Amino acid sequence: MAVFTAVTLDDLTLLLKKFPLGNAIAIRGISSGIENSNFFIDTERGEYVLTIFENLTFAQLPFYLQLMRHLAERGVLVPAPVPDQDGELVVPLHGKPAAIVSKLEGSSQMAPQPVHCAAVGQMLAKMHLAGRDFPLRQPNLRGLDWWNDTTPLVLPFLDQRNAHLLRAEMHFQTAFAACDHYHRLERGPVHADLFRNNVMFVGERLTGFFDFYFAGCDTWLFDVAVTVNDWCIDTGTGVLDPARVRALLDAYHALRPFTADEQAAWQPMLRAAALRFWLSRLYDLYLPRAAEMLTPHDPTHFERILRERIATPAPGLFA
Ligand SMILES: Nc1ncnc2c1ncn2[C@@H]1O[C@H](COP(=O)(O)OP(=O)(O)OP(=O)(O)O)[C@@H](O)[C@H]1O
Ligand SMILES: N[C@@H](CCO)C(=O)O
Repeated sequence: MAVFTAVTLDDLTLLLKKFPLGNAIAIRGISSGIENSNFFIDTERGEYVLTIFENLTFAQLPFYLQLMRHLAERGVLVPAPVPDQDGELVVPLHGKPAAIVSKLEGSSQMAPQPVHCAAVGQMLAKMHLAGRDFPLRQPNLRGLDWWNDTTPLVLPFLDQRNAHLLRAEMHFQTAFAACDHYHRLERGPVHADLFRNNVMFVGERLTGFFDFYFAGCDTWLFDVAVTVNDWCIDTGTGVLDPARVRALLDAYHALRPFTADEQAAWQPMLRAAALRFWLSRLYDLYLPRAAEMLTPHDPTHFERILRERIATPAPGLFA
């Protein structure tokens, strides 16, 4: 269940007085999701999604919502935030920040084929290019600094084998982040959490990326690695499927060619992307926030992926 803050039709009627969406017709809580309270809302102008942000503050939200608006205006398929009559994208509702965005058609493709991976790779490249002139800056808040802060917090909970893996990988990633290749990588706003459940499809047609609330400025290659580590794997083993990897990378490369520095950084970056989610899942499992109500995701999935990326080189970014 993912409605932490209840919203009635009367609440919505009152809220919509400030939006150019006509009258409220219906509101329905969305059961998936673990971060926010989400609702499908029917208005006289059509269907939208209302989100109440349970953890992010008013100060943090403009980066995400303005990024979505910026991308939507440039033809990237993402939910478009709806401004209220004062031009505000974030408004208070029951004392928390809330936003209304357009509803994407379709559903998540949880068993992707190469054709879906190609569509994701192409839209990801389009998104990176469209983000180049986005003026706001916010670092990836789940980047190296956060890994450094989080590692000592989770280490006491790990057995010796995993503690060794975590220490060794942090050492490796710290050296990687200091190398010349890394500093020459292309950067900009990235989604940073583009898993299968954050993309909509109707059949083979991609209808949008959503859930931008881990977005930040980081290397484009990190975004590609996060995406490949989820879309192109056998979920039981974490092993990459070469056909899906090729489809995703080739479609990306056709629109935004990878550089030689990116090719050199690719294997360590796949490890970095695995480490990031191993750490966040360990953190959520062992140090849950007071307000957290749902079962955390399984960290061993990303421990497996990390070990697999260390053991087996992935297909290259390009031939
Ligand atoms: N713009 C949208 N269009 C269509 N459906 C949406 C949209 N935004 C959210 N949803 C639906 O709401 C569900 C929950 O949204 P979302 O994943 O953003 O929630 P969350 O609580 O931030 O989740 P999590 O952090 O667990 O991924 C999605 O799985 C999707 O079905
Ligand atoms: N995609 C993250 C959850 C945060 O959205 C994970 O699978 O750990």
